[in-house]
Amino acid sequence: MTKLSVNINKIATLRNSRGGNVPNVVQFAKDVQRFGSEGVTIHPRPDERHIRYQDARDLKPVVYTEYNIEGNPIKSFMDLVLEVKPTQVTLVPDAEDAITSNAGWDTLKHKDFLVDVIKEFQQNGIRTSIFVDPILKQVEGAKATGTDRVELYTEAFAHEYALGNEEGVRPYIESAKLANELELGLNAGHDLSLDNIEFFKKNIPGLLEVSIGHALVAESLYLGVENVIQMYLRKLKAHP
Ligand SMILES: CC(=O)[C@@H](O)[C@H](O)COP(=O)(O)O
Ligand SMILES: NCC(=O)COP(=O)(O)O
Repeated sequence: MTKLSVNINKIATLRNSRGGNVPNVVQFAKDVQRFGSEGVTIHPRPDERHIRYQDARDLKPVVYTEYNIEGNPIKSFMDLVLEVKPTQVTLVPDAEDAITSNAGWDTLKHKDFLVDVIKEFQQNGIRTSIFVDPILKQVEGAKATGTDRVELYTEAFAHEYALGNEEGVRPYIESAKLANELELGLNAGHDLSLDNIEFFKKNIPGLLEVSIGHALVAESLYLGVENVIQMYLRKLKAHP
């Protein structure tokens, strides 16, 4: 079974663009779970441009499904995760100024660092996942860090699939098979969407969880806009 975890960063982006609390990130997390989401993902960045550290704390009491916090394990992030104690922490090697995540870990080069960080989270009862490119030696390197899971960085797959190249899934199949053999749990995310998710899922063995945010929020706008316009029109025309 593959779980869907909804990444709510973009809801915070919209909120922050106006100040105030609309849309309400905590209410949105409650609602996505009510609608069937099996997890909530956030990715607080050091500049807090979307999810703020306080959001991570405020979400803790309402996320009753899997709570996944992603980020680069700098000290402030580690302190936050150890305080909030989500179900899972996903370690992502983002530069501070990255617009969005753009690469997985070099699990060989950063092995010692990852081993220490992963141990600390696991000792506090938090499952760990590390973000990796679909490269066999990086998956093998991830296993050597002691992590519970890896998250395959799916941007390259999504890009190739959108161009009509189904072969782009091949490295992900090979990486998934290796992760399964090594008994590493398998997650995936980045640029997954209604267009590509079924093809990805059907090809990837042992996929435990996908986290989806950007496309899911955009699709919700497209699929909801007709309904909302009709609702406005009904209200405007109710008193001619
Ligand atoms: C690790 C990953 O792929 C996602 O967390 C993605 O980075 C979302 O972050 P942004 O919403 O800041 O783009
Ligand atoms: N881990 C990936 C994630 O949380 C969402 O990525 P995206 O769907 O916003 O690209």
